[in-house]
Amino acid sequence: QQEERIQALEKRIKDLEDRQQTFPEVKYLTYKDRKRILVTGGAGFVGSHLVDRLMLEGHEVIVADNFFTGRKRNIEHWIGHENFELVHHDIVTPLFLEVDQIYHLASPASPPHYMYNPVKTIKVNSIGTINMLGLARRVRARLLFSSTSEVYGDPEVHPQTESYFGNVNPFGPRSCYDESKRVAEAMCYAYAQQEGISIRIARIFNTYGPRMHMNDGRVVSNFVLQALQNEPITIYGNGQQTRSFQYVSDLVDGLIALMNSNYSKPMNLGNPDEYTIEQFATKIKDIIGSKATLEYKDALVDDPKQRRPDITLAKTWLNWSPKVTIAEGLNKTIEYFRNELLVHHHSERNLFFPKEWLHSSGIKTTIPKDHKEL
Ligand SMILES: O=C(O)[C@H]1O[C@H](OP(=O)(O)OP(=O)(O)OC[C@H]2O[C@@H](n3ccc(=O)[nH]c3=O)[C@H](O)[C@@H]2O)[C@H](O)[C@@H](O)[C@@H]1O
Repeated sequence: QQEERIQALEKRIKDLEDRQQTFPEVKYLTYKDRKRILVTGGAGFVGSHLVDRLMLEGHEVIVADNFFTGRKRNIEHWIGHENFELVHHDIVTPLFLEVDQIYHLASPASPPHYMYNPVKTIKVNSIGTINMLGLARRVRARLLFSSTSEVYGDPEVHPQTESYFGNVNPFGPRSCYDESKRVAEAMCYAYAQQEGISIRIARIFNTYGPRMHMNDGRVVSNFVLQALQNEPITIYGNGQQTRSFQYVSDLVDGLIALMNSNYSKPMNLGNPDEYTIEQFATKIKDIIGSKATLEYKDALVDDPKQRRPDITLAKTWLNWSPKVTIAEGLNKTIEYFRNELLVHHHSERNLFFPKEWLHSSGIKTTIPKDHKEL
C-alpha cells in the first residue's frame, strides 16, 4: 500500500515537472535595444496594462508593488517569465536596483482609496517619489512620473492646458492627493535642474478599462456594476459635473510615447470626449439595457465641476491622440465586469472605509463628525 502511495506521489511530481508554463509571445530584442524597466505600482490597474505592453515589446520588466490597491492576479501571467520580476516592496522605503527607465505609477488613484489613508497617500507621493528620483540619480535612469488632472483642482480654465496653474484647496479631503502630486512634480523639476535627471511628467485624466477593482469606487466601475446588477446608479451631487474618459490602452500608448520622447515638461494624457456624470450614467445604462434607476446622493467635498484635457501638446510632440471610442471602451469594460461578477460577489463598494467615516452616500465626504476642533 505504501509502495502505491509513493508511486502516486512520484507520478504527481513528474506531472508537475512536465507541466509547461506558457506565456504570451514576446518580441526578441538585442542587448542593445532591450531595456531594464522598473514599473512602480506595476500590479495596479494602469501599471499592469503598461507591464503587458513593455513585456510584449521584449523589455526586461521589474514590478515593485505593495499591493495596497494592486493585485497579483493582474500580472500573474508573467510570473516565471525570464524577462519579468515581481518585488513586493513599498517605495516609501528606498529600493536599490539597476534600471534604464522608471515608470513611477505607485499611488492610490481612486478618491475613496487615497482618502482612506491620507497620510500614506502623502508619503507615497512625496517620500516615495524622492526615493525613486534618488534611484534615477544613482543609476542615471529616466523617470516618468504619473501625475494627474487633479493638479488642476476644481479648474476655472476649461479645457485644461498644461500652462494652467490650477485651483486646488490645500486643506480638504482631496488635498492629500492633489498636493502630494503637485509637490512630486516640483521634486521632478528640482531633480532635473539640480541633478540633471531626465524626467517625464504625464498628467493623467480619468482612465477606465478592464482590471479596475470591483471596489475601486470610481465612477466607471461603480456605474457599470450598478447597471449590470440593476441596482440604483449613485450620482453624487446633481450630476452636472463633467469628466472626459480615456480607455486604458490609449493611456499606455501615450505613456510609452512620452517616456521615449524629448519632452520633459508636464503633458496632459486624456481623451477630450466630455460628458456630464448624469449623461454618462444614462449612456452606461442604455448600453447595458439596464433597468437601474438614477439615485442622487450628497455631492462630494471639492469635487471638480468640470474636467477636459487640452491635448495639443501630446498631439504635437508625440503625434498621440486617443483612438478608442467610448462605445468600444465601455463595451470591453462591461464585458470584463460581467465576467468578474460571475466569479466574485460585488460586495460593499468603497470597502476600505472605516464604517464611522461613512456618509449616507457610502463615501467619506468630509472629516469625521466627532472631530470637534475642525
Ligand atoms: O479616474 C481617474 O482617473 C481619476 O479619478 C479620480 O478623479 P475623479 O474624477 O473624482 O474620479 P471619480 O471618482 O471616478 O469621479 C468622477 C465623477 O463621478 C462622480 N461619481 C463617482 C462615483 C459614483 O458612484 N458616482 C458619482 O457621481 C464623482 O462625484 C465625480 O464627479 C482621481 O482623483 C484622479 O486622480 C484620477 O486620475
